[in-house]
Amino acid sequence: MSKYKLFLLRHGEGAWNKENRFCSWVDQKLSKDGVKEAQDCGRLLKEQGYKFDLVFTSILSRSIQTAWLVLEAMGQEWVPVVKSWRLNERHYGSLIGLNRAEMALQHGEEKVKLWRRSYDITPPPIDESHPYFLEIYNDRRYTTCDVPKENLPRAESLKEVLDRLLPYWGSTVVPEIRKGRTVLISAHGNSCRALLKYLEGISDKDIASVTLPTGIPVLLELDENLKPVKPRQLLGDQAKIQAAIRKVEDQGKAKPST
Ligand SMILES: O=C(OP(=O)(O)O)[C@H](O)COP(=O)(O)O
Repeated sequence: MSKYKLFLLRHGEGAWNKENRFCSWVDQKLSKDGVKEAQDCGRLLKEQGYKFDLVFTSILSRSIQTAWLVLEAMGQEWVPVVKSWRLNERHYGSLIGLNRAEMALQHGEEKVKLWRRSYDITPPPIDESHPYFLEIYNDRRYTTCDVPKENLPRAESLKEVLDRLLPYWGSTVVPEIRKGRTVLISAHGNSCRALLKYLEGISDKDIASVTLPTGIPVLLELDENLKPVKPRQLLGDQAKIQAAIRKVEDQGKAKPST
């Protein structure tokens, strides 16, 4: 029997989603379309009568901005928003900033698919020579984490995302859900995929075919043990959602940048 409702949300489209670049820990804001996606998401949730008690976000602006826009559109701006680096997007290492379609031209679509969707393959790590290294590691937000800056990741597989997310899920999110609070997690494509893998018991192989489009809320209905009692529901126009999923999958197809 369904006891709890949990909502996962990949933020609205960010500037680098539009440019088809691996964004990851670079702090891009939402694009104009991304702002609209977040507002539409909030309007839909309001129309369907949902009410949140607590929102969790990463410490990247695009997930925080999405949470704010959703709450504003729902008229629930007062709802507390709690942030942690443990909900950040997967750290894409040295791939950060690169264009997926160009990478597919250079390395082949299969390789890019492995980098993007395999469960336990870690991309090459970022180092000091990378153009975004200082922007990321000199950012003050990373002095606020519950691990020293030197121990923050330099690249992560999806498995490593789950490893750093699960302690936070268990210690901070689960107790709130168990108190009966309706929680929204406004995060990222891969931090949400990692959590979905865990909650739904998806195999290492099958998680490769789970794709989340931006700005579409995912509703999970959970039993008293926080196990899903029915398949996840992506809320909204199903034809549009399928088209958005295909668009994310096609980002890894080889194409010279224009
Ligand atoms: O920053 C990213 O995801 P996000 O837009 O959900 O924050 C990643 O670049 C997503 O890339 P992927 O869809 O190739 O895993």
